[in-house]
Amino acid sequence: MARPLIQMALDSLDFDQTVALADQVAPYVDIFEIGTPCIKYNGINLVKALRERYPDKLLLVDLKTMDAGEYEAGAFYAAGADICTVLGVSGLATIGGVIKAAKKHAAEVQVDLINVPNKAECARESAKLGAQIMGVHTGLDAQAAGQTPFTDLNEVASLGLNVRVSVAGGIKPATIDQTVKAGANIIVVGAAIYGAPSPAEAAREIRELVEAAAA
Ligand SMILES: O=C(CO)[C@H](O)[C@H](O)COP(=O)(O)O
Repeated sequence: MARPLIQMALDSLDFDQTVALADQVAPYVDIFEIGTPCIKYNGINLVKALRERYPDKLLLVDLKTMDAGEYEAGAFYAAGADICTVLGVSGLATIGGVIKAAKKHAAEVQVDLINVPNKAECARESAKLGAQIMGVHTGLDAQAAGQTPFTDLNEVASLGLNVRVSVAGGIKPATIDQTVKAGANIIVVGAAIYGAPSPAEAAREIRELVEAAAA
């Protein structure tokens, strides 16, 4: 099977630490995600800085847009984002707005299914509108309460939609194999890399495990 892409969630608030972490893991990951707290704290200049430093990496800005989809996301696509996220709970008008903004820049949209009650319906409707990526996501607060994304991943991956399925929520070396086998096309890793003694070594291990599981 095709190797799933690896997305590094850059979740620090510190601008320089974020760029330094990106430098450490760059050889092993496909997508840099500027996490939601990070983009709120640092703003669009971080998008521009990472775009300039890494012209060939995919750059996802985790806006988790809830309203004013076209207006909010447009500026981030213009600054160099390849993918912006919009919340599934925002509704189809907002999702449609982000899709419109993405089209202007030949970019893509990820619908974050976090806290969406009917994920299958939201994924189907968002795919019909033109969203390219469905994000199965157990957030940090839900993880702290013991939740994992695997049941939702199985459900969304088995819908057979013409989209890529991304999964986030505490993915670590021990869960890479099941994540790949469940059909994830994009595997998001944050704490298991940035919280490791050597982020570069942790990213290298994740890359090897993903390659082995997809072989
Ligand atoms: O989007 C996020 C939180 O809302 C995180 O970036 C995502 O969950 C990945 O981080 P981790 O692997 O630590 O769960």
